[in-house]
Amino acid sequence: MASNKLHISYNQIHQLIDYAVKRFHLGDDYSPDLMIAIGGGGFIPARILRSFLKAKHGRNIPIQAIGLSLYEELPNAGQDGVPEIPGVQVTKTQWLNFGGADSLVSLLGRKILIVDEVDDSRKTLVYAVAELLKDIRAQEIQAGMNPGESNTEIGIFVVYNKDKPKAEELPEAVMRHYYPAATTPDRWLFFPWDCTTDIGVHTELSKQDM
Ligand SMILES: O=P(O)(O)OC[C@H]1O[C@H](OP(=O)(O)OP(=O)(O)O)[C@H](O)[C@@H]1O
Ligand SMILES: Nc1nc2[nH]cnc2c(=O)[nH]1
Repeated sequence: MASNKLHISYNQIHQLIDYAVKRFHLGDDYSPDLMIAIGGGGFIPARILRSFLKAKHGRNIPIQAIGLSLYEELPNAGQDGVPEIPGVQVTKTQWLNFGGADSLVSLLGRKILIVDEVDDSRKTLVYAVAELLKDIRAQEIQAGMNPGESNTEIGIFVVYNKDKPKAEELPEAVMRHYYPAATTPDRWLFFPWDCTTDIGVHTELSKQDM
């Protein structure tokens, strides 16, 4: 019987991002000017994506980080591919500094691309989008604008979308700019950054799991 885990290598992630940028014409048809990486899993994909977008634009797109957590931190969970247990609700551990009195950058009128490594139940992405829409609305009010008048767009880039019924739905306008680099069956993805044994063995196993 196949193991319930799928080993994923750094190279596979890098190549998937390369292909996805070409397939979705990212940087042309949809050209983000701000990335928001959901930590911790979205950080490395966002950094790789920035390189491919820079190759098109010749400029670096800024990456802002937010921290969201849904999966429970059980003693061994997450380590070496031990599947984690989903919690009930998403917890915000870090958020943007936009919109406050000390805010330096406006969200208004931007094409924002949220980046994460996996869309599983979709709860994390739905939460991120809902919170971001609140911030955009607050900035619009501050600028004396009507709802939506700023034409701010939100898109999503995920390396892996699990082919399964989702617990929650994303707004239609966001789904128009939803870019999954790959679709996987509903199995636990064992990412290279979760590997604390031999990364060479992990990489070999990822080839067998392809
Ligand atoms: O689609 P969902 O079911 O919401 O799951 C996806 C989220 O789960 C993981 O985050 P996690 O909560 O494990 O935090 P981490 O990235 O810090 O490990 C992953 O990085 C996604 O953000
Ligand atoms: N590492 C990892 N984190 C997840 N969070 C939600 N689904 C997954 C998964 O398959 N692997």
